[in-house]
Amino acid sequence: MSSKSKSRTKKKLRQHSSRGPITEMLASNMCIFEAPPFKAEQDFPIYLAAGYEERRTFLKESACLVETKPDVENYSQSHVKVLNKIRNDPHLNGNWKLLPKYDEDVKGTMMRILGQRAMISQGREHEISTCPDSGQDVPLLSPTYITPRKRIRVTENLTFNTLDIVPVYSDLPDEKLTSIQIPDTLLFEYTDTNVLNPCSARNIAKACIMSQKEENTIRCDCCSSNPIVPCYENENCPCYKLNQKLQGLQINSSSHPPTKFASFDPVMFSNSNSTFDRCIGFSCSEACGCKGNCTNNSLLILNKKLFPLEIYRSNENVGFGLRSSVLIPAGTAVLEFTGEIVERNQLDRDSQDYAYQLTDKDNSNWRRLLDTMKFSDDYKKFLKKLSYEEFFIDPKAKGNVGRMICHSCSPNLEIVRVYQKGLSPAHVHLVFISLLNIYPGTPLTMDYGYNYMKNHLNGKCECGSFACLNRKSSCHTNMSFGDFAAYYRKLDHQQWESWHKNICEPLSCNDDVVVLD
Ligand SMILES: C[S@@+](CC[C@H](N)C(=O)[O-])C[C@H]1O[C@@H](n2cnc3c(N)ncnc32)[C@H](O)[C@@H]1O
Repeated sequence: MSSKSKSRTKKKLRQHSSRGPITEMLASNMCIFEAPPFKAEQDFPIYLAAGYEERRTFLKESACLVETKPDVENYSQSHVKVLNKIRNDPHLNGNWKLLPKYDEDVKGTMMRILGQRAMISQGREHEISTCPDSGQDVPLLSPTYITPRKRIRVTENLTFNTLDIVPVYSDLPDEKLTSIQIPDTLLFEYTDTNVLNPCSARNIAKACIMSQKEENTIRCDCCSSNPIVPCYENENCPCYKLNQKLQGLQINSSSHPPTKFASFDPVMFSNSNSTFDRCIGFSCSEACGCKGNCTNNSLLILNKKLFPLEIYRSNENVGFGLRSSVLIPAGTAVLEFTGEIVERNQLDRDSQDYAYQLTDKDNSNWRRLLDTMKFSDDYKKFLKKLSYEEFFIDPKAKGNVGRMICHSCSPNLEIVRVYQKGLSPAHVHLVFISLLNIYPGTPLTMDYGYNYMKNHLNGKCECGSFACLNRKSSCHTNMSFGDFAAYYRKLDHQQWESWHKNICEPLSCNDDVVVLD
């Protein structure tokens, strides 16, 4: 796009802006957390203040044809960039490595859980313990999306934030630049943190105000001269103590050890039940003495925005999806699902496809936990009242890349709940954790649930995965969870070999790699 036409668009956007000055709009929303240490730049305020039609015009005018490098070249460059980012980061350097994370002890458990999760995605939860292994050999299907060499780049950066660049591509066959379709779902307002409208979500706004009182805020005073403060396993750290307490609430934690939430250790799920979304932990935050730069902050890596993400579209029915050009090791907090915090009755039909439930009104354990907290009485009473309502994150109008994650019958991400600073519904983060090593170019996916797939997608899932219920040759319907686990093990090994040979070896960055099998 020429600079002349760019400035024309900007001018148009300014003229057509129908939603009042930007400052007014921002003032009407509340952010509970400090935005990560960067902010949107460039044309963001102008874009934000414009209506959907002007935003659509803006994107149409920014769209251009681009020629891309071969995948291996692109992924190698990304890998080097991320390695350098890690090396130059005082908190990550020496504490976290960009390597497939499987130590032999946890590998078996991970694969079993993945196998069980595949059964759950298929609505075969009840068969997990009864279906015997068939030992059948199912051909491996690579989940990686091969990038076309010619693409339409809709925009270089949907976030308008130079420290978190997310380009958008459209790779639909036969699509022309001149007639490119920009759906409303791409025109949302980008936000890195959850927001709430104090007028429509009065109760949560009230909880937020009450939570700011000293006795209602959970923070630590831990400090150290090292860049990373050892809050995790420090019995004197109130945030760590609460982290342990919340871990104890995980469903089935009596029969399985709870899933742990620490900053640098991979989050390894310890059970496969379909209530993973209730998996909870508590993290230190910027309000603490450690500023969240500690071993008790499972959002630390996530806030570094390490993984270069791309929004892309290759199938008209599925729409836009998300992928990374760099390996995402198993058990990593990849990104947060952000949006507006709303009550159930504020969700309209369209939002239901995108919104994610934040709290659960049937959780009596949660109310018992609130009883044990040393909050002021009025705050405790109010939190208990709120616990009988259900809140959602609605990313339809305001959100981040999390809303682009598509459904798969063999997903590679799981969503978990992590609290920071307090225990109101506004203090929850919905965090996507990688269930396995996600190799570069693989679509990032989650399981929307068997019922969603049957009812909302009319059984016409187009995830294309080996376990897709919509697959014509449905040999997987006879597979047991052991068969699925064996499949995942083989697939990971194949992908690891290719990643190691093509990306890692040529860059000589193979120290400490755990060799699989
Ligand atoms: C949360 S959105 C995902 C982002 C969406 N693709 C977009 O372009 O905005 C969910 C919608 O994406 C589409 N979708 C996601 N996964 C799909 C799948 N496996 N098969 C078919 N459609 C899918 C459906 O239209 C669904 O209602």
